[in-house]
Amino acid sequence: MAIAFLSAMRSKDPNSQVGACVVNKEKKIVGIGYNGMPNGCSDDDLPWNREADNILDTKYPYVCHAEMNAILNKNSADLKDCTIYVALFPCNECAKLIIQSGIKEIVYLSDKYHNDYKMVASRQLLDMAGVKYRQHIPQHSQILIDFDSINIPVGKHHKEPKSVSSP
Ligand SMILES: O=c1ccn([C@H]2C[C@H](O)[C@@H](COP(=O)(O)O)O2)c(=O)[nH]1
Ligand SMILES: [Zn+2]
Repeated sequence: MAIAFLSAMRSKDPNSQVGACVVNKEKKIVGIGYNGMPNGCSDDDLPWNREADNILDTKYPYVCHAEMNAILNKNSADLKDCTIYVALFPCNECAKLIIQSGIKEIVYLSDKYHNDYKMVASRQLLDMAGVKYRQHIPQHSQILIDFDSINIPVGKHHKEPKSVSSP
């Protein structure tokens, strides 16, 4: 899931940066993607608005979803029985791609559009196709990547404070 979120940081979407990471049965990464404009279509020229008088002036008709990019970026012959880790519960269009690609499990973090018709349709399709989905509850809300750590001598690493357990 952290890899999915790291990938999401490349997205230019100002509202929802979504990342996805597909792993095979051996937990090896076979595809990564984030929501962005199609290849050759400048991220800077197409709109990132959510709303406009004309739908063509919003991002929605143009943006490739993270799941689509992760699936199309696959480096293996097929995605049969793979798991996709994704920041946001997949929409109905992504559910179709996930089903057709052979992915058997979805692990998502946010379900912020749970009641949107696209997510309702998505769950319906996934249930019918037997694709399992579950929410990932992270143990930590943040992970720090310390690029200096490689230069710190053995034994001199900063010790993490022990997490305070709730009663
Ligand atoms: O299954 C999905 C659904 C949405 N996305 C992308 C598409 C957009 O770039 C954002 C959603 O933007 P909002 O402003 O939150 O409506 O997320 C995706 O990658 N996968
Ligand atoms: Zn989608």
